[in-house]
Amino acid sequence: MSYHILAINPGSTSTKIGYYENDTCVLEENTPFRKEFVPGKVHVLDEFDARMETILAFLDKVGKKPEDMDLFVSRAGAPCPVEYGAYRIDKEMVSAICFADRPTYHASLLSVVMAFCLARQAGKQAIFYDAIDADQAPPIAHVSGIPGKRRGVGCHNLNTRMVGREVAQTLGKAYEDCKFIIAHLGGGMSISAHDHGIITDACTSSEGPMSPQRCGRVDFVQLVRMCFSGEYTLTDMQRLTDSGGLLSYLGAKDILEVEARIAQGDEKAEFMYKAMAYQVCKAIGEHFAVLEGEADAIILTGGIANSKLFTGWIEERVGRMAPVRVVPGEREMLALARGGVRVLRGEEKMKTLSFLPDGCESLEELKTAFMARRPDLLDKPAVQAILALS
Ligand SMILES: Nc1ncnc2c1ncn2[C@@H]1O[C@H](COP(=O)(O)OP(=O)(O)O)[C@@H](O)[C@H]1O
Ligand SMILES: CCCC(=O)OP(=O)(O)O
Repeated sequence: MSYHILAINPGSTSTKIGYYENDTCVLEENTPFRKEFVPGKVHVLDEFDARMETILAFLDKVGKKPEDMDLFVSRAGAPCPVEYGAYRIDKEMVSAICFADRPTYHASLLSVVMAFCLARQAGKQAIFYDAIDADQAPPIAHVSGIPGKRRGVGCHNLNTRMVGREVAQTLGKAYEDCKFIIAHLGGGMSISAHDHGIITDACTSSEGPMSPQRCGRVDFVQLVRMCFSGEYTLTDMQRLTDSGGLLSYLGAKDILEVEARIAQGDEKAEFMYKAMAYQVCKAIGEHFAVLEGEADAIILTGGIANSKLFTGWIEERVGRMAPVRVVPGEREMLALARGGVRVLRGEEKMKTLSFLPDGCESLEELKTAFMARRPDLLDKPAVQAILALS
């Protein structure tokens, strides 16, 4: 039997959509996404209309309707830490995401909402798979240094776990028998330690290297001073995560453009690009320590792993720790489709999540607090639709 699956994967720079029959890709598209910056507080649904338009246009192109799908599989964005694997997306989860009070939102949270809306319209189910918040790290990795504030361990779980499995296979081993450091080098970056199938620690741009468009780890005293100096608005601070990194130094985030400038002798571009590689190496070193100085391989993946210049600089600096394996691009769409097929075939159980933020007793209370906090959003059709759910 052939299952029809729509895989939805919005990232910082693009919306990737794939139509799969079982795990065979019929059509996949990667549409660049340009973030609009509007002053004031952000909300997870800000990009809903633009991203949904891309998905509906894709379905048109493939000659399918939402009703033709058996399952919608989303990259996620979960409202709280979860385990790896598949979770059912239901109205409680979507409400918890939409009514939460967050300073910024990753597009993978919106993905969950979009998958739910499409599935609901079609009378089908939606799941998310290997969420970026899936966190099975040991307690020691969760110590933040601030009592009462748990440090989260999240990374490009979907791609790194899939790539880990592929590299393990080439080594003649199971992923669950290997120790890997995996650097996902894309518009956003993460470095993670994989120890016998569990990601025991990880950092993303907020604690690790700058990326083409994110500022990376910043001295926290400096950051607090910036926040309270009066020189920067909330939007300015939020833009550090979307318009920081190489983009803020060079005015370019497209790595091919940066490399073209270097080839023409642009010394500043070369210095900043090298600085980004240097920061990736520092994070790899940290995660080598997490693995107690023992790794089967250091794996470099993501779009920037296509660059021999960049991966070469990294290998020069960390190659003595463990063999470096380069797996350019990402396998997220295939990982989503395969997760969906396993669920539809009954080979993997779909988990459910019941979550309310700290101090909140019911969904109704969360909704009421949201309506009082964000009256500016109440007339948006997408917000109205989510409010009407509960
Ligand atoms: N052939 C290439 N060589 C070097 N960098 C590339 C290449 N193709 C894409 N990139 C860079 O990879 C990044 C996007 O990677 P990707 O893994 O698709 O990230 P994301 O999903 O976070 O948008 C961009 O910064 C892009 O410029
Ligand atoms: C866990 C990090 C998520 C991230 O940075 O994703 P993108 O690279 O898609 O923005």
